[in-house]
Amino acid sequence: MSVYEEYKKKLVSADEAVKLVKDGDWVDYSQTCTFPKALDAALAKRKGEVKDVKIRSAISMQPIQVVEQDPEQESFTFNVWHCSGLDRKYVDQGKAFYTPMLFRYNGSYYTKGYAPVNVAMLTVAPMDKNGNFNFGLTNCCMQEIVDAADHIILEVNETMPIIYGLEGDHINIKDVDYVVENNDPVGTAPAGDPGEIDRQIANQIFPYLYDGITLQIGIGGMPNALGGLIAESDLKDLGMHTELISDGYLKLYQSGKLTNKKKPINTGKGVFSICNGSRELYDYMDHNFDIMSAPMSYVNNPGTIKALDHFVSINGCIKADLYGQVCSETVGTRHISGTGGQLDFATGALEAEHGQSFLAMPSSRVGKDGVRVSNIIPHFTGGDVITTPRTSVQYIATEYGCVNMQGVPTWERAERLISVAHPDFRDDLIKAAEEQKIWRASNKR
Ligand SMILES: CC(=O)SCCNC(=O)CCNC(=O)[C@H](O)C(C)(C)COP(=O)(O)OP(=O)(O)OC[C@H]1O[C@@H](n2cnc3c(N)ncnc32)[C@H](O)[C@@H]1OP(=O)(O)O
Ligand SMILES: CCCC(=O)O
Repeated sequence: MSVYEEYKKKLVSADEAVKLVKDGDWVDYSQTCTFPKALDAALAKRKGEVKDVKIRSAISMQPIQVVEQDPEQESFTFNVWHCSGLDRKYVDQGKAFYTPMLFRYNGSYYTKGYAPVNVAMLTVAPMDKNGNFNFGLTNCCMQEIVDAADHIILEVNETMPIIYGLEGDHINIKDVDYVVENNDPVGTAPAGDPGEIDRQIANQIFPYLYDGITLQIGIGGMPNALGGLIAESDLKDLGMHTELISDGYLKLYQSGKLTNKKKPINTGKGVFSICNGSRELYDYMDHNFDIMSAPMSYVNNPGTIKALDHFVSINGCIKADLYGQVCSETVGTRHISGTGGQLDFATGALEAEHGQSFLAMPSSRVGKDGVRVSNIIPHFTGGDVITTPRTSVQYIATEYGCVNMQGVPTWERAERLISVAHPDFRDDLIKAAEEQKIWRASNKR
């Protein structure tokens, strides 16, 4: 049988394909752009008919029908490895649950059997002449998901770009149960505009950058502002090694800053594992030999990052305490995002010979009640989750500066952190440091 005949034999409607799902099953939707929109809608129609079906996904870019159509969770429980704004809303409403993870280990949760998969549902690019479907914008742990799955359903979508991968970038028609077709455009997440504080923080980090470094930058206003600064600067021959590629990198490619030629490994290739951006970014990445997808177990592995000797990691955080501990995923018990790759990159940057890692946040925040609150606090309380422990934190950046936490005692950490706190809070933070016995007698007041 030719691959085309096999395709035709396996091609069914989404409603037909989702009949594979049984009571009690774990269904995996993969992550971000490979979310299977038609299959999700078809599965949601089985509300009331199936029981205790658990769905696993991450970084949702469009409404999830098993959540929207079953808010009482009569049939479906939705679980996420990492929250987008939409997932955060679902978690706030008790309609989704976060699964703690380190991105570098994400694939291993499947291979070790901790994250079982009865049915995998994945969006892929159209089949080639060899019967292969490219995973496109998500490499992540797609291989581990399909290897763990009892059944595999592909949702073929012509708008999924073809991305060349190191490995784990495709699946063959012989290995799948069903194929469905759906050409609704894959989800997009255009970059937000940076605010004034984002620009000020970016300005504090920029002087630490130099020609030939390899960059990992997160998403959000500050990374965008930094991307803009780099694009307009004299910096040259930068490299990209990131778990998540977003529009900030498009700016860097378009301005000729990213040549990747100084990278000691994957030379000439900008490496990523998942994607979240605009259609313009996806079109740029399509069939682009300058860009390579790779599994999260490779990209986020501190051993890989170590080999990129001039590696610079820049990510966002929510709060830091005077001990230098960092929370980036909750506000008290409110879940915000996830550990994601933050700890992986902070660890890898410390391993790299000339590595630098920056965790950035505004020094304070004005709440809905109009009251300004410091993001540098005496100590964590009330449910905040420590994303990066103090031993793994290097630079903490605010609009007032960047301070290094490595190799210095508690009193010096406190002193440095207070120097980048919002001026309104510095005196109270000094008093707290004294009470916590992390302020030495001769420290400046
Ligand atoms: C995506 C990447 O960064 S990939 C790289 C590695 N991964 C990580 O670093 C993961 C951890 N980091 C992150 O998830 C992000 O960098 C964050 C959440 C720390 C910051 O991301 P941003 O997009 O700048 O967050 P943003 O300012 O929009 O805040 C997100 C939410 O947290 C809330 N929030 C943020 N800080 C605070 C605070 N100090 N107090 C109360 N709420 C807060 C915001 O109100 C918002 O909630 P909303 O959507 O209900 O309005
Ligand atoms: C949004 C990508 C996941 C992460 O924050 O690491």
